[in-house]
Amino acid sequence: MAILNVDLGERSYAITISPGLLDDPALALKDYASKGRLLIITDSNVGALYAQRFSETLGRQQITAHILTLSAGEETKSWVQLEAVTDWLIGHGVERSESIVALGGGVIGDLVGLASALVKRGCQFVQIPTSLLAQVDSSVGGKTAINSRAGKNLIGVFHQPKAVLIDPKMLATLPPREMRAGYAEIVKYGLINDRAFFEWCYENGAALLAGDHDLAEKAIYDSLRSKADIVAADERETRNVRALLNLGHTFGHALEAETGFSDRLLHGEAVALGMVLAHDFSVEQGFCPNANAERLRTHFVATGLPTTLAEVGIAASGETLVAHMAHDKKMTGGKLPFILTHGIGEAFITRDIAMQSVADFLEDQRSKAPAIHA
Ligand SMILES: NC(=O)c1ccc[n+]([C@@H]2O[C@H](COP(=O)([O-])OP(=O)(O)OC[C@H]3O[C@@H](n4cnc5c(N)ncnc54)[C@H](O)[C@@H]3O)[C@@H](O)[C@H]2O)c1
Ligand SMILES: O=C(O)C(=O)C[C@@H](O)[C@H](O)[C@H](O)COP(=O)(O)O
Ligand SMILES: [Zn+2]
Repeated sequence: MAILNVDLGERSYAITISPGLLDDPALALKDYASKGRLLIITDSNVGALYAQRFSETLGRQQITAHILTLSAGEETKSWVQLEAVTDWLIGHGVERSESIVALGGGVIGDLVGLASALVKRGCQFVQIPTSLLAQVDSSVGGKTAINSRAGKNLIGVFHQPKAVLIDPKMLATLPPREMRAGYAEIVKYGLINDRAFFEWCYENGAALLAGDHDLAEKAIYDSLRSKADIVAADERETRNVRALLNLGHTFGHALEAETGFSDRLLHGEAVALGMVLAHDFSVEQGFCPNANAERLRTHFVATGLPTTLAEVGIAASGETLVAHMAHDKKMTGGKLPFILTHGIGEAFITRDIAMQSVADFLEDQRSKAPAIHA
């Protein structure tokens, strides 16, 4: 078992990483089950796999599980589902002192976090992330949101969880495509500020994706240690630090908007391609040696992540993609900061990029042939 702390003064909390934790949820959750019950929100895939086992174990500890199951997928980060969750919580007479449980991937975590922040002006919540992406990224840091028609995560608040409980054994049931999507966010930490961690990924990524649990556990720990440090330094993305976690996301969110926030392109896939684009654009702007961008591309091709627009079926013009970026939350005074890089492990934030140069760059990307995966 490993424990990390997210150091945020009175909003500090612990992240527990413990294989097998789900088999003894009462041990981890008893502190949160005031009133002898837990209000748990999950999705259809996770619910089908784990809800019964979870409530039986809780039942043995005299804790009643009340479970709301939502449709799986990005479309669930919507006003309609937010209303469904808030109605359900209010219908169950939720009290602020209770901890609402988000059991699922980043979609459930983001949605339930937002609902918890809104109901009765703020209830506590606990994250039990079940996807690789949620275990290495979305469960920590307190960004909660739903999507709006115009863009990704546009309706949301910062609301930190009370605790994050991670059972890496749950990854055994995660489909390979979802494992790869989560892996992209792991590589992100290396690309931001830790070249040695990127090289570790380069050597071990394929084995991790093939199901090596020890490698996954190490990657979860290292990723969250990195994220916890960044969040502690800049909780609300106001100090030019946390925005680094957005590497690949300015491009990636535009690609998700273009594909309608659907399973045509998963968030992690969009981030993978977005990070390749951020590196290639950095090369074009003279910031980054081409060999670094090529090394990233080689690694993503080898691990089955997308590296070209053609592979993910995006034929939109550069102007169209840049128009999606106009909704980015980082926009200040009409200017959009970009997360670019001087090389692997050397990401930086710049406000000096002309949108026309981004549009021209993306226009050129349309003609790139898809990469051939092994
Ligand atoms: N708040 C943040 O800081 C943050 C960070 C990164 C991503 N996100 C958000 O997270 C979302 C993506 O998260 P995600 O990739 O977890 O997507 P997701 O929640 O849709 O989960 C991916 C899929 O895996 C299934 N699943 C989850 N755990 C499983 C398990 N153990 N076994 C079998 N199936 C399982 C889900 O049902 C779903 O079909 C996006 O909306 C993204 O914007 C938020
Ligand atoms: O925690 C953060 O900060 C991140 O940027 C993590 C990202 O992986 C995540 O996708 C986040 O939701 C994006 O944030 P947004 O502010 O661009 O919506
Ligand atoms: Zn992300």
